Amino acid sequence: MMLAVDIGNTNIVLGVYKQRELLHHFRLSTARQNTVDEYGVLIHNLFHMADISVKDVEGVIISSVVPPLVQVIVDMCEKYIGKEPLLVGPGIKTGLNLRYENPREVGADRIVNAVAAIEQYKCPLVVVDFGTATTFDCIDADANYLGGAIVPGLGISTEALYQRASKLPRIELEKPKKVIGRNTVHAMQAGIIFGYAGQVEGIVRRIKVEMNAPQLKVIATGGLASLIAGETDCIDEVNPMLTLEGLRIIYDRNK
Ligand SMILES: Nc1ncnc2c1ncn2[C@@H]1O[C@H](COP(=O)(O)OP(=O)(O)O)[C@@H](O)[C@H]1O
Ligand SMILES: CC(C)(COP(=O)(O)O)[C@@H](O)C(=O)NCCC(=O)O
Ligand SMILES: [K+]
Repeated sequence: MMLAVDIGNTNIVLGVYKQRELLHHFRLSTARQNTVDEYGVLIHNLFHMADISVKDVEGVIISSVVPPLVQVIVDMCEKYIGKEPLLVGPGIKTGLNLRYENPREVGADRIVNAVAAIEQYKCPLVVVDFGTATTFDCIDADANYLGGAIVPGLGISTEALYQRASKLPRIELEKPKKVIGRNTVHAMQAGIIFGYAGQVEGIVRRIKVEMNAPQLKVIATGGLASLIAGETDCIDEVNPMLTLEGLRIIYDRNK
């Protein structure tokens, strides 16, 4: 079995693969203060509850956009799984042509998403990853990664509104029945859900013009993708496991 680990700024998503089959996937909080042993306990418990053994893990690959946690998770893999993980970053074979000005600057999750999208869909493509930030990752007809846009994510946007506006409460990220909110919570939900859908549509529209690719396919992923995908017809498909798939593909390219 192979363990794929996607360390995002809000969640750490883990996938257990047997060849190309995703056997299990788990979602943990990204807790920057957690120790090697705390994550080790979590992993062992998750494996135990899934009735699988860390002894059957032949390899591990990690994608991270949270530098403070990378060493913790690497050390956890060595101490509790007995494997030195592959790290998505400079020096690893991804097979991706990066057209970013400084390729080392691109978030590993964006690279991993692009690798998976190119493997599964016809280029040109845009991947929209709804996480802590929402990223738009543009891939041209020749499968070159061009870059894209980075937007404050849904969760942190509503949290910022709660933190900075005295009278506004924390809200559930849920679609309200109407865009005209008749109370504070519904007004805030209308703003974030329908506003975000409009923002996605506006950015995708501009990308299609800039890439001169009106037929460009739009793939959504990330924890919050399903929330928005239902509110706009500019998203062609939601693929929640895209990042894990990209990690599996890159792992296989480096075995
Ligand atoms: N199945 C789900 N339904 C609704 N929200 C989800 C789901 N899975 C994850 N989330 C939410 O998605 C957010 C994290 O998304 P994710 O893409 O993992 O972010 P990041 O990669 O930035 O850590 C969290 O707010 C989490 O609560
Ligand atoms: C934009 C991101 C924070 C998104 O990460 P996430 O929302 O998954 O935590 C991450 O891709 C990142 O740190 N990127 C580095 C800057 C760049 O891609 O240009
Ligand atoms: K992500």
